[in-house]
Amino acid sequence: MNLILASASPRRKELLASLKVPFQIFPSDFDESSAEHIAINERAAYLALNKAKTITPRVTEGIVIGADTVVILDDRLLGKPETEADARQMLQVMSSRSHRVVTALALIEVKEGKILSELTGYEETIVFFRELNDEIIEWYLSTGESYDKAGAYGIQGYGSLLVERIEGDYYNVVGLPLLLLERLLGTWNQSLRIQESVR
Ligand SMILES: Cc1cn([C@H]2C[C@H](O)[C@@H](COP(=O)(O)OP(=O)(O)OP(=O)(O)O)O2)c(=O)[nH]c1=O
Repeated sequence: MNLILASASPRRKELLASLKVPFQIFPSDFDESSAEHIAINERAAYLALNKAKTITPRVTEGIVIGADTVVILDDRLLGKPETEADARQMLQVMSSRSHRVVTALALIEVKEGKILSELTGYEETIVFFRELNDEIIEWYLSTGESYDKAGAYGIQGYGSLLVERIEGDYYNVVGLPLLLLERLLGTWNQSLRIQESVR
């Protein structure tokens, strides 16, 4: 199985690499701002599929994986903050509350340069934040961790000190729900479980 991850995200790369499964990386240059007309609940799936689609012309054989993570609070989408003020505002509204993190995956199977089939799925995790006072928010902003992350935090880093608990898949919050990926691959009789000899 030739797996191609259509992502520039170092987190996604690390999560997939943790299973020792061989894969290639072709980062997608799909313009995410072109999705603003898509309904919030469909946004992640739309972006994941389009990220994968931009890569398929470069692939002759294999399964292309696109992914997108969105953070939703009160039916509002919290994107990647552009400025420190943006990040501060997001963290302030997330204080003492829960929000939803949705990661969509899109798989495209390519054979002899042609698209055979497509699959999409998504996973949702509810993240409960502790109370964030000004001191914690300013400390978190000083770590610089907010910037390339939806919702202005990373649960896998300093952001772990902002999170009280989660309901659902942790890996989904980081950006790649591995069990969902395994299940989607399973519908094509493929798996992330590699043989002992390769481990
Ligand atoms: C909520 C949260 C998000 N994130 C990250 C996951 C994603 O990388 C990012 C959301 O942006 P995405 O647009 O999903 O991904 P990306 O731009 O980083 O990479 P690519 O489009 O090339 O695949 O936020 C964390 O790392 N930790 C978290 O706790």
